[in-house]
Amino acid sequence: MLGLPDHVTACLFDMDGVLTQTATVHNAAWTETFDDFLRRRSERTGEPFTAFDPHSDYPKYVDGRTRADGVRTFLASRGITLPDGDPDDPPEADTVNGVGNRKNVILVRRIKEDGVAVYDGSVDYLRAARKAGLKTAVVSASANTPDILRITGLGDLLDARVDGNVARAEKLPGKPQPDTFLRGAELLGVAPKDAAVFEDALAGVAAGRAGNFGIVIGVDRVGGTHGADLKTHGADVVVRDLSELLEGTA
Ligand SMILES: O=P(O)(O)OC[C@H]1O[C@@H](O)[C@H](O)[C@@H](O)[C@@H]1O
Repeated sequence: MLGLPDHVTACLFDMDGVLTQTATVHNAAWTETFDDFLRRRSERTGEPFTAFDPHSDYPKYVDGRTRADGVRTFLASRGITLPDGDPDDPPEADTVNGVGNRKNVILVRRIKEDGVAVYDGSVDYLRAARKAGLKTAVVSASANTPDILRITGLGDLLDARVDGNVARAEKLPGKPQPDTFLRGAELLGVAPKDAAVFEDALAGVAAGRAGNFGIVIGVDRVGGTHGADLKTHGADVVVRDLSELLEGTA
């Protein structure tokens, strides 16, 4: 049913890039933030400037991870370590949290100006899943999840939410660790083996694999090698859009 094994009774959806067309907005905001950071650093140190690559750096180091983990993981790939600072650091601070908060200012401005688009195939899938009696949750690294759900109205189609705020409050490690998905399954009252994970990020499918969920559906919105990379990192099946699962073409 719905492209899932028969024993699956719950669906755990990532948000950015799976339910909403916001992965590209995050990527653009990170690119602007990191390029500015790296350019200023290069002017200060005399080291050559190498831009953030939205096609390779984003999926490898940032996509699916919490804001702070994204900063740490990408900067580590360039041999740069910053002090963590404090989550309330101002956007000007050259700390992990400061850089993350700088990116958030850009992200929030873009969302305010352009709004948020959903994937129609995902909304159809959510409706079909609920009609079939499956439970649904969103499991996102983003602390902006409540706003995005409100803007899009998607909250009405979800039984539970585990997001960046919940993870911080409950001290849950983010993706690629499985803990946020495991918490989602727990909130829905199902065992991980009876839940399906839907993810577009490499860190996300890795989290699904690590949690031994019933099935991990990789969602490839970008093409190129991403579909194959999703499989290597833990996806059992890869689709371009959830409508393929409704049509039985996956
Ligand atoms: O900064 P936010 O909104 O808390 O989002 C955290 C992360 O959320 C993930 O869903 C995105 O893939 C990342 O790009 C983003 O950095």
